[in-house]
Amino acid sequence: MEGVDYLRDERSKAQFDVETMKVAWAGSPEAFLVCDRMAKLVANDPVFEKFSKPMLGRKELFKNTLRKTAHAWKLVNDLHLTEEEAKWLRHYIDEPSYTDLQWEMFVPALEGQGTEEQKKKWVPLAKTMQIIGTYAQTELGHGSNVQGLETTATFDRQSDEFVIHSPTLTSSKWWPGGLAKVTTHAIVYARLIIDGHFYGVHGFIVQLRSLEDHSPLPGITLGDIGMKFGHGTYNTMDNGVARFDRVRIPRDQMLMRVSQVTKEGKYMKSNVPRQLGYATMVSVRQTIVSDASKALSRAVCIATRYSAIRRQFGSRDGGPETQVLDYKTQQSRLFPLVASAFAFRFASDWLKLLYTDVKQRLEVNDFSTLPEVHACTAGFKSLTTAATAEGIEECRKLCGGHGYLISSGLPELFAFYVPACTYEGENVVMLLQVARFLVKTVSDLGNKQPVGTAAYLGRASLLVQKNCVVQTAEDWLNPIAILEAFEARAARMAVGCCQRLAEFKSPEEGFAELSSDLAEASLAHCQVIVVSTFIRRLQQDIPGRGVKQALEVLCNVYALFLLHKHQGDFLATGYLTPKQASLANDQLRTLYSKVRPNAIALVDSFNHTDHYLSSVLGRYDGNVYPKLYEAALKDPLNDSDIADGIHQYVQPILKQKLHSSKL
Ligand SMILES: CCCCCCCCCCCCCCCCC/C=C/C(=O)SCCNC(=O)CCNC(=O)[C@H](O)C(C)(C)COP(=O)(O)OP(=O)(O)OC[C@H]1O[C@@H](n2cnc3c(N)ncnc32)[C@H](O)[C@@H]1OP(=O)(O)O
Ligand SMILES: Cc1cc2nc3c(=O)[nH]c(=O)nc-3n(C[C@H](O)[C@H](O)[C@H](O)COP(=O)(O)OP(=O)(O)OC[C@H]3O[C@@H](n4cnc5c(N)ncnc54)[C@H](O)[C@@H]3O)c2cc1C
Repeated sequence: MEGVDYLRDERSKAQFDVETMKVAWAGSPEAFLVCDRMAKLVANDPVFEKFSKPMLGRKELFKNTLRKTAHAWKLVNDLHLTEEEAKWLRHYIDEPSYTDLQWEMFVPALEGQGTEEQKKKWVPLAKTMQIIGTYAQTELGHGSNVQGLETTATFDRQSDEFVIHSPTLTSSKWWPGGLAKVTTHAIVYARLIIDGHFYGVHGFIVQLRSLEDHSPLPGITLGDIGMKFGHGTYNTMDNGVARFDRVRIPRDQMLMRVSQVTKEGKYMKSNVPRQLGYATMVSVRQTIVSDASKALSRAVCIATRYSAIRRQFGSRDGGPETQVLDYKTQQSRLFPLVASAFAFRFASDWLKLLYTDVKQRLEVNDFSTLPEVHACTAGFKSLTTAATAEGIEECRKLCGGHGYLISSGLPELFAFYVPACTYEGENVVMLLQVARFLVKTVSDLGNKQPVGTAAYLGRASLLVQKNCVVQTAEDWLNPIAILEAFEARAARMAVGCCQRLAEFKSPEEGFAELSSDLAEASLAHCQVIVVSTFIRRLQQDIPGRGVKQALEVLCNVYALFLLHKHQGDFLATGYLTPKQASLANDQLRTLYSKVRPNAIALVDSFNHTDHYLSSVLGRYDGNVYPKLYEAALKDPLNDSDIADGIHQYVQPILKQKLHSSKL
């Protein structure tokens, strides 16, 4: 039956105003309107249809994405969309494409690492898509270790040029999105060599293809690195390989904000730290945190709606069976993920403010907050992408067998999402960056009072002595008790690591030996910030009937779920007693009952269209079974009763005459 809302009863149970919650999720009424308009624009445009994607071969997938991207660019121009609107448009089109690299990395690299003159020349060309660029840093032999890159850029004083060269197989650029077939330019990261001396890794603007006929320029070999995990998701993107055979570029195509090379071949360092060469990665890591909340919200929306429709067991008299959403086990796996989606959303809003602040500071050469921002973006990137990838897979399992079908939307979402744990800084490598920051902060406590996100470490001597005062499950609803527990655990882990580091011959040896513990301490530190950001968000004015109360429940679910998951840490560091940990778990169960009536309304607040979800299980109307059946019938194998190959390969087996003794 069309038009019936199978989730109507569930929606009527909501204890808060969904429309206001939509605004809280989006961040502001203006942000909500932009997202809503772009989501509908995409959903209502047949060019952006995605149902057929899983059936397409590699070449068709790629071409299909080129077609959609061209249509999107036309819309951007015809409708005079702002950069913000265009970004949401790309988001809702929901297909990795070369434009992700153009807008998220190529343009930011030019803007962040170019001189005023370079920006004036290159940024307008990129922003009007007269050139299309990518970020070519990773090589076959090195990704994480940027200083280990092998591509060389040798200065030739005679011609006033750099010679870009790939001296070994392992120096081949490997992975950059759009590189294989589309991009005309790249920021190529290479070791600078002047008069035989190495001056570290720098970015160079290199033209790859002719702007006339798109063929690779002389000396440049380009290709695709092959099919990737999953089918229809990241294979829409032409991640590529590039090799350079002594390719010459003018001197003024080295990005020269951080350091310059003069006509005479003199290397000049400006007064900005070399880490500014890594600024593009900081910018994208911040975007990736915001994407985590979107991807997780999408998975939990599907799993929650389906869990309200799906019924198993519980009926003894022929009445309706139990909705699987009513099982405590289902709730204990699902509701913390709903809460995490909100936690990551608010954490990313806060991170955006922090990033905007550092960007403004960098423009006036104030680098004081860069280490903290680097640690936060790296740590949050690691925490949120790992939790989101695990969360999407958990949502697939929460949907039982149907979750394994492509039509559930979950396998493709997982395949698309999981590389986020690797790209833009492998997650463990990123936690070790946070660890460097923590070790420095703790080691410096005698001389310097930490500020910002590390301020709590200034109370480390108190936090390592104090014990938790919680006596009842109710006490665990107190944000002060929650926050102190997270701070005490993180401070004890960081201080413990630093004490053990002192026992080694050298800090490097100790850091290497204790790296697993340091990574865990870093995660604990990042969790302090995410939990405290959620708590602080609730201290702001949040309008709308029941909205604040519903968010308070989620905040407590998020924190107590983490406490339960990591109770080993909380107990081992001695801040909590087993009794207090058990009381936290009792409170968590009670909180799940408070989430239950709001579950569907909470996931409705994400305002996801059916097009964006592309899931028969997560449909807004809950009309799951007929649509599952319909989707199955569309599979190419159902085109005919007798499939290709049956007569050729199956019938001969069926018709063979074998004596039973031969079996
Ligand atoms: C369904 C489809 C939907 C589509 C939707 C579309 C929506 C649109 C949105 C899309 C947005 C996302 C786009 C994503 C596209 C993904 C494409 C991927 C691109 C890439 O992966 S690019 C390559 C990224 N590579 C990396 O990240 C490499 C990681 N490695 C490093 O960062 C570094 O090498 C290092 C940090 C690990 C080590 O650095 P180094 O060798 O210099 O060594 P040290 O450890 O000694 O560091 C020295 C000091 O510098 C500090 N530091 C390091 N990094 C930074 C930094 N970035 N900023 C500031 N400071 C930094 C260290 O902490 C050290 O400091 P200390 O004081 O000495 O301790
Ligand atoms: C889908 C996708 C898109 C990408 N797009 C781009 C792009 O557009 N441009 C680009 O330049 N790159 C791109 N990349 C490359 C990406 O940035 C790198 O793969 C990433 O930075 C990880 O580096 P790696 O592959 O060298 O991993 P490795 O560093 O080799 O990691 C392998 C293992 O070693 C461990 N490890 C490494 N170093 C340490 C250490 N110091 N201590 C402890 N453990 C360590 C890691 O934790 C991991 O378990 C992309 C990658 C993917 C998957």
